[in-house]
Amino acid sequence: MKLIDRPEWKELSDHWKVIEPMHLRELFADDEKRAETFSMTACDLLIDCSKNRVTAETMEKLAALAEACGLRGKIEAMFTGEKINQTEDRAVLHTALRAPREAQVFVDGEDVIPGVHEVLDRMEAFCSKVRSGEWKGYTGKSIKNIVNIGIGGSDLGPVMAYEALKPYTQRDLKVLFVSNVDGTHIAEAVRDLDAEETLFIVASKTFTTQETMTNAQSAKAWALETLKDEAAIARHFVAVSTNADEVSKFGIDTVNMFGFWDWVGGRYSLTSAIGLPVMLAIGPENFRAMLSGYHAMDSHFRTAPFSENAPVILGLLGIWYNNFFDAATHAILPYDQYLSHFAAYFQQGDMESNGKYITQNGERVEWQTGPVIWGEPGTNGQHAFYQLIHQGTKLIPCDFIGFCKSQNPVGDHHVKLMANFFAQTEALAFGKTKEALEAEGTPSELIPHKTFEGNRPTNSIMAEKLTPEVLGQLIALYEHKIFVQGMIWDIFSFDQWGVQLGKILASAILPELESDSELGHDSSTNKLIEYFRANK
Ligand SMILES: O=P(O)(O)OC[C@H]1O[C@](O)(CO)[C@@H](O)[C@@H]1O
Repeated sequence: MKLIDRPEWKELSDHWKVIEPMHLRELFADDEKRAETFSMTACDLLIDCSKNRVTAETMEKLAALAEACGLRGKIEAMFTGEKINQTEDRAVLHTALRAPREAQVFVDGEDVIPGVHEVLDRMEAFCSKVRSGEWKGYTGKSIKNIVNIGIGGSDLGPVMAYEALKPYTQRDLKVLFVSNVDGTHIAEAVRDLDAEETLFIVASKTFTTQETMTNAQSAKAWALETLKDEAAIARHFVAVSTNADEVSKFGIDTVNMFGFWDWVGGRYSLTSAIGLPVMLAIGPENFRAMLSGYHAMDSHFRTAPFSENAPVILGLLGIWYNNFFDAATHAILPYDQYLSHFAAYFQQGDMESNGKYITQNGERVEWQTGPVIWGEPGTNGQHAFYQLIHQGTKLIPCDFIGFCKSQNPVGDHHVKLMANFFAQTEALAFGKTKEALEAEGTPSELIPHKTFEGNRPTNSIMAEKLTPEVLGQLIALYEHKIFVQGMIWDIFSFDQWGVQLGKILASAILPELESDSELGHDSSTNKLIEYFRANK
């Protein structure tokens, strides 16, 4: 049945008319225990959803929609390796990447868990050698610099996790990331490096991605300028890929290749061998701790009743705002500098997954799907775009993420940071009334400008400290939230056909930029190419 024809959807539409005029001020005034009722603990996370424009009835109706859409069965289908990525005929098993050794998960009759752990063990052995200095470069020097070359899912996750877990990194090992095909990225990355002490990881699921292969070829040329001998490549280049043939063709010995599988989507691949630069930086033990955090959240998602299931609840709240309040965007606002890349990571995670307008049956959707995801760490965001969140005309649901303990307890920085977190969610929910301004003696002409309507919804997600386990839990929380929404919107969350057209057109345009051939595009594209040709 079409999503919007479901009785549960219609009930939510009617219910929205009741809730929309209500203010969070009233909802809190009416229920002393609201914070308790609408917050939960999931693994090591405290998730407070009480500052949302919902009642207990709203949550029941949203859960009923999830049930009606068969969410429970769809969760099981994913965890048990059914080929739910139908347009690519693949299972979706990133959860198997962090399952314990004794687990069993079958794809086409084969248990994938032994293979997962074999790769993890090889990664561990390799990382230990590099970290200890036992792995030598071609001229006998130990490795001091790691350069990960990848893009999209083969870059954003490692960058994000490396930044997030910096306090756990081995500081004498420099880790750099190159993704953009813009030559500036690789040129700046290697500028001060010594090739004799540098190891490149070429990370690409397909090993055909234009950006990555171009950067990898340039890295090889740069390394050979110093190392001279092709035989040096084996000591300075390793690959992470599902494509052994292309890895060999590039000149990397497949002994130095860490594999993964077609059932790992690029944007869900951080816990596969794509995490190699992270393991090199933080060490195998911390990497495995991160995996156990992921696994804890996976188990919570798979087993908790919907009323206590954090990814389900966050997913349903997102649907409530996206589909009933017409909120077009969702902000992720971490109050932790180490999570500076968290929103960027989930831009791909969410928008590449749920940015789809075709249903699983191949029809045009008649409802909104994935929101625009954006955000920056607090308090920088406060001094940039929070004005619009507080007083703009758009409703922007926000996730605030923060920790009780700082990794860098310098003076009173942390209490100041967290005071801002709490103050912002309070201000967004409750605003500031005309009456309060009058009582303060505010000049009447300024009252409209200084009034805050409030009623801006937020989720607050907290943990004691940003450890590897907690990071794993947070990432899995968002991954599964995306799944919940995609399943309810009835779209295929695990393909990404929308990125193909631009790639194909770029391949056609590339030779045109290097010749004077006649151009057959629209007048705008022709003009831009002509301008480039004339001035390059
Ligand atoms: O790992 P690969 O195959 O180089 O792909 C990189 C990225 O390109 C995409 O296919 C499209 O951007 C992503 O899904 C993927 O993460």
